[in-house]
Amino acid sequence: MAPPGLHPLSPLPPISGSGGVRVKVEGLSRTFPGNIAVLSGLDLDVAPGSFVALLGPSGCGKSTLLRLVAGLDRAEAGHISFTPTLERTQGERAPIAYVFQDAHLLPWRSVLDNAALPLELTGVSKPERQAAARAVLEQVGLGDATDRFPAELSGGMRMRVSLARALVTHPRLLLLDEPFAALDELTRGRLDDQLRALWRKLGMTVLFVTHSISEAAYLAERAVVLSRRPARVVLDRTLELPGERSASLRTEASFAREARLLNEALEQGERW
Ligand SMILES: Nc1ncnc2c1ncn2[C@@H]1O[C@H](COP(=O)(O)OP(=O)(O)OP(=O)(O)O)[C@@H](O)[C@H]1O
Repeated sequence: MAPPGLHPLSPLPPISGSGGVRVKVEGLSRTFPGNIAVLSGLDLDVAPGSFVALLGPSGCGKSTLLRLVAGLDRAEAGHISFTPTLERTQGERAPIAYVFQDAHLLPWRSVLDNAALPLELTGVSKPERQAAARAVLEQVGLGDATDRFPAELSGGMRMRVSLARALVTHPRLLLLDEPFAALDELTRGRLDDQLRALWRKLGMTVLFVTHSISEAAYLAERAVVLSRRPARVVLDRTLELPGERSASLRTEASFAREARLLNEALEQGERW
């Protein structure tokens, strides 16, 4: 049985999946002042509904890439396209959602109101947004914490509110930048399981940045290892692991093999 505050995925009200988008990055270049070339002609093609882990040395440009994909920054050269095109259609409010390492919750708002925020910002009525937030909070195992405030939550619970807030818009692309890095290993492992279960249920495309080789191998279908900057692709690998994953996978030879390959690529990327 899961300890208090860390429930397994609830079978309660499903939120409908909106499917994923294909993300195609072509010849992407980004140089920061001081002639810091972070990306230089990067190509990456992410299939709709896939779960891709991005690994690479610190400072190689992983967050920069996510920010560019999210439209939070502009590249000097290159192109990012989404198929189908990420336009807001009726009932689809924010096709891209971004989760950071810090949960960034508003301390004066309840869990429910934090999770409902993206819908409030786009003018969704209170009953409708609260119902949507409740459903997604159930999905992340926080159905009984809707009236609590961020200060009353553990770090893992705060991250789950952050995840719920990202999912409340039914995004077609979910970008996660080391979302569980600050958590203890047990909590992190449980959140990895929840995230993977949500992805399998909802089918959005996921780009997940992590420094953890075992987290990447456990979560993703495909891992892309980048070199130090300017980031180039050292390894682009579809992981030979089962779709159904549980903690015991981490002790299996197939998992150890994938982890070793990722580790070797990371070491190679440091030398490039
Ligand atoms: N706005 C900015 N202005 C100047 N330099 C920047 C800016 N944003 C990022 N950089 C630099 O670009 C490089 C890549 O940063 P980025 O955050 O993308 O790396 P990262 O791979 O995500 O690193 P980490 O794994 O340590 O989080 C770093 O050298 C960073 O200092």
